[in-house]
Amino acid sequence: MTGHRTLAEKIWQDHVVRPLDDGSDLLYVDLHVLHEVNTPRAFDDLRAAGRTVRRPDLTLAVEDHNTPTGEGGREDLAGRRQRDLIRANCAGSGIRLHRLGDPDQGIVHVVVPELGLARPGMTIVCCDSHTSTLGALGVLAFGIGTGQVEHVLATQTLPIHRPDDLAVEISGVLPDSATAKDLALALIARIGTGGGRGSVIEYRGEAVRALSVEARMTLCNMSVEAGSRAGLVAVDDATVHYLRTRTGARFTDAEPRWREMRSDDGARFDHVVHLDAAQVGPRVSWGTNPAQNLPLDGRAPSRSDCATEQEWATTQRSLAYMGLRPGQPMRDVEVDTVFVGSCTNGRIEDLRETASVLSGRKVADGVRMLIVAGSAAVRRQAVAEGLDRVFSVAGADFRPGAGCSMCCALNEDRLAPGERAASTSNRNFEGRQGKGSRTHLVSPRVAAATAVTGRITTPQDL
Ligand SMILES: CC(C)[C@H](C(=O)O)[C@@H](O)C(=O)O
Ligand code: SF4
Repeated sequence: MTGHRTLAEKIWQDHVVRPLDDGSDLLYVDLHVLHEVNTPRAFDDLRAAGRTVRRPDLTLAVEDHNTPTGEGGREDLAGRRQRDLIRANCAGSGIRLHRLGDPDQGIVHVVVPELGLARPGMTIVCCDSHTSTLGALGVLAFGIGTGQVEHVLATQTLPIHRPDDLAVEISGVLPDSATAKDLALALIARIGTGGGRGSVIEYRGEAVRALSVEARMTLCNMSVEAGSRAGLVAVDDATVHYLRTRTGARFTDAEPRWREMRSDDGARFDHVVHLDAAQVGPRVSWGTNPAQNLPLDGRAPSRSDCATEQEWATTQRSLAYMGLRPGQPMRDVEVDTVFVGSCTNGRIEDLRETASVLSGRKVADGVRMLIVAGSAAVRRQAVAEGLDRVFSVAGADFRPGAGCSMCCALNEDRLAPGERAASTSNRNFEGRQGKGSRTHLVSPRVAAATAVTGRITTPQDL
């Protein structure tokens, strides 16, 4: 099919097995990824239906959410059950599983690109919303629910309606003080947690081109916090270079095809949002959803910042949960814990940025700093580069394990009720990092600077 197509449309059309009566399409899935949460019931239902996994060779599983990251760490009872189930289910179906202790274990969205398994033009689905991360490689990748997991296990296809195309055009040059995380937060603050609902975001423009592939993953990762299904970035030299380092010479023939994975000039998007990167600086969340964030030199909102009584009521609820005063300068907010990690910011470049700020400095007294590599491979790389030394000299706890850790509190890494963290993860919902926990979403650089002073800080402040 020709014409002026968007990138999402190209990948979609390449994968339609057949249109369905209700207006959706039956889409072919190139790779199906699983983790231990949300999959046990899918396997139970599959067995109950008397079916088997159709393409174990196109299915991959990892252990990440429940995995302990400390020395001799243990899962809790629920975590152990889920771990045992994914092991039994994968063994019983011939599915490759990267379990705790395996050299390729880690957070699913970090491991898949690392292993060269996410390549331009593919469709990848996983039982996890942040599958959107892989869009940075020109892959149409999105999260699915347990029922859909069963369908994909059984058929390697998925009935689904095609989402709208939303172009996020990011012009200008991102200031040195800001990162892809800040871009993502600025976008979500602007369009809201529902601003991307029903759509796939394609990130475009010179500011996106200027980002490394890993930084593009950070941006695509947070697409779901704006309500989008997926994020996408067109393939360019940086993408091809990244893939070469991951796949060697294995896919040389595919390179011309990879390079077609961009929207045609003149392709029409259903919605367009413009953002000027030059206006984006370091940001921090003040509230209990990712859209409630502002420039770090700002103040927590007060009545005059709210357009309506209803907005003020919502704002007051978030402020109360977060233990902040209206109008409180964000730089005055003190934290107990700093967490660097997650599928948003747990890759090697994130650890390098963290180390560059921590180098020659100390974590403030009374502050606990947890650094958790997104994968075992990221951790090995960090050690090879000597980042582990920087972390330990600074007094940070660079965990021996890899996984979701304190992003989601489904393991032993948790905040106590009322505790406050600066965190490089992607969600600041009530209780996200432990019951009664308070989360401020920030970039790795801001996290590191905050660890040094014990209050929300940018590296430029040090
Ligand atoms: C546990 C999983 C289903 C969930 C997700 O879908 O994103 C988790 O990874 C999260 O980040 O909240
Ligand atoms: S690191 Fe956090 S956001 Fe990413 S998959 Fe794990 S729990 Fe979800």
